Amino acid sequence: MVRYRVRGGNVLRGTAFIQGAKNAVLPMIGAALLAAEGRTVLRNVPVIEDVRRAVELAQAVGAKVEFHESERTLVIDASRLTSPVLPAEIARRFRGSVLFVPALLHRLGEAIIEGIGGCNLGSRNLDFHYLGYKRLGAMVDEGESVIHIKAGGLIGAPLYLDTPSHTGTENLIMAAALARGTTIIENAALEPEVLDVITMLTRMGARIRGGGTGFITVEGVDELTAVEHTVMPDRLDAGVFAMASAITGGEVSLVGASLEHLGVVRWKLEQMGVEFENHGAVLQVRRNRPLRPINVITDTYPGFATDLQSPLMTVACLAEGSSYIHERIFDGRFALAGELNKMGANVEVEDSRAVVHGPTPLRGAEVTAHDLRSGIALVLAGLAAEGETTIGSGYLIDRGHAALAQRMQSLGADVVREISTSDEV
Ligand SMILES: CC(=O)N[C@H]1[C@@H](OP(=O)(O)OP(=O)(O)OC[C@H]2O[C@@H](n3ccc(=O)[nH]c3=O)[C@H](O)[C@@H]2O)O[C@H](CO)[C@@H](O)[C@@H]1O
Ligand SMILES: C=C(OP(=O)(O)O)C(=O)O
Repeated sequence: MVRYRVRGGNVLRGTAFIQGAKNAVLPMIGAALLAAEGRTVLRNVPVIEDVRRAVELAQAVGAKVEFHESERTLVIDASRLTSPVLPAEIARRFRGSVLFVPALLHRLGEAIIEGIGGCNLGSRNLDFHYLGYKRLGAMVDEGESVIHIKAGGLIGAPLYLDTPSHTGTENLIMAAALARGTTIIENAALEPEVLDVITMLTRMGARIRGGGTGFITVEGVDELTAVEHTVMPDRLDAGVFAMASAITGGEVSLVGASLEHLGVVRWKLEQMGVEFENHGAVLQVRRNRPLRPINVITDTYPGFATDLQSPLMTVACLAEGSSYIHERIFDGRFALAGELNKMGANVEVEDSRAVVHGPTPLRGAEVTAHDLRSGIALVLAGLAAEGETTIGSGYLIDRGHAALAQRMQSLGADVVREISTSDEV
């Protein structure tokens, strides 16, 4: 019942603080549950709904978790896990629930998954995860609504992924970390978040080689210990704030953003006319010429991040000419086009390709977030639109962006988060 209200036309200027990475902290919470003794401390934790759900899920399986939100710090004591069940009412609300499975297998010998959520982006299979667990010696029973995985001690094995799945790689590394013997994972994901998780696991005592090469070797160890770790900055949050600055023709300092992690996104935005400059540890973003159109093909890292494809579609609506977007990771990630068209955009979609005919002046409208990134893309559209835009299903935005309205307001944007009385989520 959350909605965002945006009044467009303000030029964004000032400093934005980039949050810790959602897609790194969720596997780290799963990793913390692998430690049978001591308390794990995670710092720079984003205060987002997905983390709140992960805390509830960790508590549901028996861990003691304190989320000190004002300190952006999680303290996790997983010395006693009591239940292998990932209950539907929590697990269905976020994708990260899938990352609790390795700890449950190692600590309790089984995991019972009553549901897995996450953004609705078309098919989101988990076959690589299940096949990997099976090759490590687990039994996987895929029931209609409940998945039951049992393991009486995992044993290292050669594994591969058909495509470099992000959470698939993290899960198989965690499963292999406490398995007996050596596991090799071929075609592993290269995302910076995966490397940050490997860094944390290595500090915990895991023996992992080859992170970032696509070919990972894990020598199983007997136990992992609780550690303190600072979560890397969220490159998707940084990309969104960079695009917000670009869309309004403003200039914003991003504290905590890494240009290196933005990768291809940086080059594409530069081609569109956005300027980036590192001022020491602060990333300066500005745009003071008209936006040019762009061609984008999404891919696994280091390719263009699919999660930034939606906000980029909004930016493309304002570019002078037609932009072409080819979505190669998810088969249902274009619901945004219909919403942008309600605001006056001209986006044509055919299968996995979209053509954005710019520039089209955007006007405020009542629109709906279909997933986290389409939600934030509509907030960006609202910043550029004439009049007021209301974005329903705002919980989806809260899943992944911390204190969005406050951070936008501090840059001069007119963005308000409201609790509505309608039935939407
Ligand atoms: C919590 C988290 O980290 N979420 C991110 C993660 O999701 P997630 O880890 O779910 O994404 P994957 O990399 O696993 O999925 C990518 C593609 O591979 C397919 N696939 C995946 C696994 C599998 O076993 N079988 C299979 O066919 C999926 O259907 C999808 O089409 O990476 C995505 C791609 O960068 C991001 O958009 C998400 O923000
Ligand atoms: C797809 C996303 O998240 P999740 O995998 O958590 O649904 C996202 O962050 O855009």
